[in-house]
Amino acid sequence: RGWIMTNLCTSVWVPDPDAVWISAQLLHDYNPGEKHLLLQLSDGTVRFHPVVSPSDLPPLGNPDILEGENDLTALSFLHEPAVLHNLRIRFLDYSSIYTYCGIVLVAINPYDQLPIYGEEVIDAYSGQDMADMEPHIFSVAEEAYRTMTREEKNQSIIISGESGSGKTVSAKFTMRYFAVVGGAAQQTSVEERVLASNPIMEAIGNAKTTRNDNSSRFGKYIEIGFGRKGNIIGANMRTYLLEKSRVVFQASAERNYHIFYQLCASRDFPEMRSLKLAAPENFRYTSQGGEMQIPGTDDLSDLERTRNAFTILGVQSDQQMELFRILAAILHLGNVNIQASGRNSDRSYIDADDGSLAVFSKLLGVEGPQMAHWLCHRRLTVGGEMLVKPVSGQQAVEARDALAKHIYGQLFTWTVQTLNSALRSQRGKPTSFIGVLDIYGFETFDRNSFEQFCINYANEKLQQQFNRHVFHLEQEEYVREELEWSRIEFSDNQQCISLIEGQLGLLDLLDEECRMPKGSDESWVRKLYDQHVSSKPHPHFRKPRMSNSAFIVLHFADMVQYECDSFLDKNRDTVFEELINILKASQSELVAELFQQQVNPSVANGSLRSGKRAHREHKLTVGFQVSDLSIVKILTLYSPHNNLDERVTLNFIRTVQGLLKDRTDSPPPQLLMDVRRVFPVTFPSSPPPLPHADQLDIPDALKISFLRKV
Ligand SMILES: Nc1ncnc2c1ncn2[C@@H]1O[C@H](COP(=O)(O)OP(=O)(O)OP(=O)(O)O)[C@@H](O)[C@H]1O
Repeated sequence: RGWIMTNLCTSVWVPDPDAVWISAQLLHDYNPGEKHLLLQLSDGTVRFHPVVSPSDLPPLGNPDILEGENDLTALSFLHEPAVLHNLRIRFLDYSSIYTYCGIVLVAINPYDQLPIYGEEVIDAYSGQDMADMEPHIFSVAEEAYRTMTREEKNQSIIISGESGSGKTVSAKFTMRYFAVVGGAAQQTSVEERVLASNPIMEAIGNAKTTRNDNSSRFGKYIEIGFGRKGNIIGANMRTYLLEKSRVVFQASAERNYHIFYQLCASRDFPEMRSLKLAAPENFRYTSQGGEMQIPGTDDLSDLERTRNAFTILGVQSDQQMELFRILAAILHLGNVNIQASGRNSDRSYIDADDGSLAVFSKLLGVEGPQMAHWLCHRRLTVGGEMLVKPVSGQQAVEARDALAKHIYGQLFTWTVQTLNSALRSQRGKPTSFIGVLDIYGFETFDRNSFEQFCINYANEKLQQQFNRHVFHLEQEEYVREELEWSRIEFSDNQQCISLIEGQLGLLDLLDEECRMPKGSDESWVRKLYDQHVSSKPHPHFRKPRMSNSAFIVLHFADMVQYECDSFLDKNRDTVFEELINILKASQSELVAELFQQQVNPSVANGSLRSGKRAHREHKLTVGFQVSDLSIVKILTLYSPHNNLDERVTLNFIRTVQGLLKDRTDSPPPQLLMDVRRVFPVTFPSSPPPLPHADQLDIPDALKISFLRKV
């Protein structure tokens, strides 16, 4: 726009290899058709800037008077250099970490304790209009609170950003704001409990990474429920995609979840002695990163904080000890020594006197020899016969690690459920709520795996939500109100999302590969090349030139190369039934409870993405988790979109049935009636015999539907 109006504004931005953008003055008027601009850069140098096409014209600088504007939308020219420059000026010259961009608040992490979060600041923002106040996280919280109370409309605050950018800290400030404005002068127990959930979730879900000493390794959505008078009366939390791989593996300079180090630090406390803990250097699962301490953090006092928070939330010390016992058992499990044997190292064994196995078994109240046996053997069904087959050392180590991850995952979910019970409103149903979503930001490391892939997929979806909300809905409103405006073109990321979740997309092909008896990471990635490079080149997919085991996705935020290694394993997330059965028979009440129910956050919470994870739990969880009622629900959800034939339906029912009801030959009559209601099809009077256990599988299409909808 500025360029067409000729050169009223003579300052421009040109790319710079070091400073990213550098400002320059135009020394001559530019006339359309000219091949060069003559510029003087801010360091005094004069140079020609080639203009082959109008797109080569550099972005125009804003008038000086707009420098440091507190709302980016007030700038005359809004582009990358203008945004970066304005944020920089505000941060350096005005010491202001917050800037509005319309309804969005941009925050820069100061990595410094600023005196801007005290109660007096909360008071100053309380009851004020966002437009009248300097940008602040409290102004966003206040806007949500006011709109909720005034219009009785539920609100949500989405906090996004790269790792270490300050999301969790911001989420905690919003929660504190609500606790103050939505509570009594003295914090009542509800607000106290809402805030107490933070140290617990940080202890079990946060870890030191190379980017952040207190990095959240899960996504969190907390809904704070308010009563009619705008007071907090309860809360509910959903969690997404806990990084379970960290329980058994940490990269250099990283740590496992804080709680493990907190427990190790307390090993000399009398009540902790029975856990047989040692310094974290002595456990495989806490020592791989090589850094056991976080400067400025005291694990022992953090454990006190965690315990106090548990007490506030009604988890009494004996139950806390049960929890700590299971966590300690995980550390001992990691030290169980698995030895390879057999002529081709195709067998494995655990010494009968393995000390770590003995402690693990004692802590969990399970049979040690049985555990040792089923870590080193697998049950197979071949031609209707049940066989027990020895497994290699490598496979036994994988089974041990899978079990450790599974126990931790169950414990995490149990804790979230316990917190939710403690946070549930005692004073009736909330009239409205404010949701705060603190979700991992876009991630790209030197080496990216399944976890980054899932995180970036989630961010791709969030970005779409953002685009739709901010651009789409806004523009629709302009049209509705017949305002004069020029349409803003925004880049939609649907293509990239379809590449990931669409038919023959990356997840679709991954799930299919997981079902192949001889599926492998390499063959999956070859199929990706075939589908998205050779047969129908996808604009958001690339094959790296130097690798046959990686693929590149062009995300909205960046281009990311993923290594395919272990995608299948992580997607399957297999734990073997025999090991689960041993835990189910545990003498410890909590252990038995964890595995009887197969608590799963995704199912309990109905989360979209972790619904996928629910399904990915070992094959049997489908059977454990899916009740007759939900089978009908799945089918109902599925039916409007697809022509489901009766063979598929029946197969599906049998599959779930076989897993659920010990393979009875025909589905219960009530279930059939319900299914008939949903699907007006005729079922054969005597269904064909049940397929073999190894053949039992949910039809692909249903699986996908199940993942997406439930
Ligand atoms: N407003 C703030 N004031 C002072 N320090 C801050 C602020 N926000 C963040 N920090 C500092 O930055 C660190 C990282 O912030 P935080 O843990 O909130 O990042 P995150 O975006 O949640 O990261 P991750 O995605 O890894 O969980 C904090 O531990 C704190 O030291």
